[in-house]
Amino acid sequence: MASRQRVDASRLAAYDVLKAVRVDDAYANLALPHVIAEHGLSGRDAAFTTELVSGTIRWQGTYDAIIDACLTKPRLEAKVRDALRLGVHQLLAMRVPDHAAISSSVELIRARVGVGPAGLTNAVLRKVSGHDLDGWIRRVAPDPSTDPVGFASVAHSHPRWVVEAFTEALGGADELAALLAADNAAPRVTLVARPGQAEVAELLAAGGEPGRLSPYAVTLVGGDPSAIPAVADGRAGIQDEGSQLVALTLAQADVVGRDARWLDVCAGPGGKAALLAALAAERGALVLANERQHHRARLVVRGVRASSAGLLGVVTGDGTRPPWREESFDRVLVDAPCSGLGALRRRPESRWRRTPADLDDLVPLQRRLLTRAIDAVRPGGVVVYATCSPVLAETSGVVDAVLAEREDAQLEAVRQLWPHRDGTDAMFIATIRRTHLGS
Ligand SMILES: C[S@@+](CC[C@H](N)C(=O)[O-])C[C@H]1O[C@@H](n2cnc3c(N)ncnc32)[C@H](O)[C@@H]1O
Repeated sequence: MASRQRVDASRLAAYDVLKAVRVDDAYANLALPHVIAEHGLSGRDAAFTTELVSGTIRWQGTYDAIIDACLTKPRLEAKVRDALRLGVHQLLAMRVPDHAAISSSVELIRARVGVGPAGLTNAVLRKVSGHDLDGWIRRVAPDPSTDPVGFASVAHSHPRWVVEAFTEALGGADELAALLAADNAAPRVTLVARPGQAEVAELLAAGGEPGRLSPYAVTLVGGDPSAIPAVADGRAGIQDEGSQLVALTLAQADVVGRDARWLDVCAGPGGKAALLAALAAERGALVLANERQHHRARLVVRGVRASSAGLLGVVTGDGTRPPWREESFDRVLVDAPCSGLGALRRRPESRWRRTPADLDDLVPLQRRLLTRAIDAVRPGGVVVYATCSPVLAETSGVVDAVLAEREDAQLEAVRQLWPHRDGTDAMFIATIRRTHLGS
């Protein structure tokens, strides 16, 4: 048995976040700051907890295969599994000495679950410490020559159906390992300097590097973004470059004639609406930001607080039964509700929560939203349809199905961004032009 030591607050906090994710469907990135504050952690301890939680959730699929291989009985209580996963992450992916990872996990089990599973925890983690991560993957993953999807699923900790959907979206398996690996690396924080409100130089001075795709992007090397004055007062924001490109694609598409009224159909929580309103203000146009959920519409109001010059208003409404008149906008964005499987770098738990059945609800909604968005734009205007998912059913599947039913709209451009190629979330961006009937 491992020697007794007191379990530290940073591991208790990590366990509590995993529990909140499992039991309350919490998002780890939202639960973390609360739990870290509750335990009074800061600095290195807070960073330790953050890495322990994020890494454990990302690698959960791989770790479960390893844990299962070390069990003599197949059943394991969920709370014991949570503690074991944390222990495995410390053993295989963090620079924690084996004895500390094992004994602190045993103490964590005693503190949060009880003495019963302490022996099992000790035995499993001792076995796990016998090999490194690559050694375990060789032992527990299927043979890649006979089951490449199964191998990728275990080796890169993604559900099998997600591996299949990504392979299809990539058009083959050549880049699959690079994509799955990119999903497992924590992204750096990217900021947006909203034009007319903040200067890129201001953010660079705070210790950032220029973005690669958006002229308004600055990637932070470290530090707390909310401590930067431009971020604190809403002139700049935290926004992935892929999301910036969605707004830029809408703003930069050619529109002949009137260019005064823009619509963001699915605006909550408001990151793209804020950039759109800043871009609109530069040319005297106005953005109407719509969101179905009232509490998310309130987040939009807060998010666009520095962009009022380009804002027509924020409304709560259902984009499938819109309150606005047809053909009344010049540019329309549909940033559709989607599976979110393109943002796994920052939402590590989504891969385990989502199921193929989610698409049965999402795809019909996405089609209705896009159809109504095309109705809302005037002939000659543009609609951008975007998802933070590369899954074909939600991306070109939706666009193709909607356009097949319309003679008054045509596809102009499609862009699929990828974490491993572009360093962004896997955003899908389709530009559609409303034409005159039959033209
Ligand atoms: C991907 S998020 C939008 C993100 C947002 N554009 C941003 O940049 O912050 C999709 C949003 O669509 C909203 N939504 C879902 N169904 C809707 C509907 N029928 N009409 C309008 N909004 C809807 C969701 O509540 C969610 O806030």
